[in-house]
Amino acid sequence: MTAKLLDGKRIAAEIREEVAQDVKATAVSTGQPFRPCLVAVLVGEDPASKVYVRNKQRACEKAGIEGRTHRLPAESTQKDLMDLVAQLNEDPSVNGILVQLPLPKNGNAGAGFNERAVLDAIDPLKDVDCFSPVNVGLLMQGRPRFLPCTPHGIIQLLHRENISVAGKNVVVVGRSDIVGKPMAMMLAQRDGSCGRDVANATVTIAHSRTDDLAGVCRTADCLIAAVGVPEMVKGNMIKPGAVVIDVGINRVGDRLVGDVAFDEASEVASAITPVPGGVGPLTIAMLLHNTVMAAKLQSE
Ligand SMILES: NC(=O)C1=CN([C@@H]2O[C@H](COP(=O)(O)OP(=O)(O)OC[C@H]3O[C@@H](n4cnc5c(N)ncnc54)[C@H](OP(=O)(O)O)[C@@H]3O)[C@@H](O)[C@H]2O)C=CC1
Ligand SMILES: Nc1nc(=O)c2c([nH]1)NC[C@@H]1CN(c3ccc(C(=O)N[C@@H](CCC(=O)O)C(=O)O)cc3)C=[N+]21
Repeated sequence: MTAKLLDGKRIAAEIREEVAQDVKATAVSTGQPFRPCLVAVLVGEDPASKVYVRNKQRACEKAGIEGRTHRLPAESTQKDLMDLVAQLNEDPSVNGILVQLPLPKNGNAGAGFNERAVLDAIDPLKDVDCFSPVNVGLLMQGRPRFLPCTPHGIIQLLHRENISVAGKNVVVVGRSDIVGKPMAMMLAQRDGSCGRDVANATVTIAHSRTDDLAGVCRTADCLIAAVGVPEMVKGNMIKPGAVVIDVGINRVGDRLVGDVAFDEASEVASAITPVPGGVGPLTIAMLLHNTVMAAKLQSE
């Protein structure tokens, strides 16, 4: 079998166009200028974050959104970061705040950052990543305000490709707060958060302590890899005909590779996302979507 390529880049362009139209239409319907503003905070240098910042900036401009990036040196302190977040919370010209993760391990004068405290400090109405406790709680309860960008992008991809997971086994490898955990929750909801057919899955969450990871992965009708280990999901871990979603963004030399060994996986899967050109562009599209939503919420 040669898997169908799930073209995240194409679908992301479609969504970005919808967002751009929405921005224009909002200005017309309110009779006011409407230019949502997103601020990304980047502390130090993380390879995946750098890719994200660069692509996000371009996408913002095209959608009529103002994108700003605040760069802080890796040596910044917890207080520097908390002060910056407080300032962005207060600033009425800022609609969305995104603090790039991971924060550098050796930051805050070698003591490391308290990441939770930083994320908790972000105004929930500006929390376009959906990290704040209230937004995560609302998501968990099935009445979301913001949807987290990467899982939402994957839901949109499945929806627009007419791939239903209802009643199917989905295995999510990875349990991070940014991808794995919310992804699993959203797919297991009774009512789809966007597209009814992208819900009601039977979800398994796998991680570094999972016994027989390969065996667990082989039970998946839809396998979602969000691990951060280059090409760790091999062809023999995939059920023939499964749908494979590769979230990983790993830099290997000068190449960008996913968490799935793409060539061998393509021989077994029925459909697969490439890296680059898969989930990454969708994350950005949904970030723009959330920024527009944030600007509307704040003007209410
Ligand atoms: N395409 C996109 O838009 C995005 C891509 N990413 C990329 O996705 C990847 C994952 O990111 P993120 O979720 O933030 O990563 P984290 O490092 O926060 O989490 C990784 C998860 O994978 C698990 N894991 C690690 N090694 C193994 C292993 N050998 N076997 C099984 N499970 C393992 C960890 O388990 P444990 O909990 O036990 O430690 C953990 O739950 C990265 O490559 C990142 O760059 C991230 C966000 C958006
Ligand atoms: N608070 C926070 N939220 C995030 O959502 C977040 C984060 N921190 N830290 C870093 C990771 C990583 N991430 C990416 C998103 C898109 C691409 C992306 O656009 N990828 C293109 C790359 C193309 C290229 O330029 O080569 C693609 O896959 O096709 C990459 C990486 C979001 N993350």
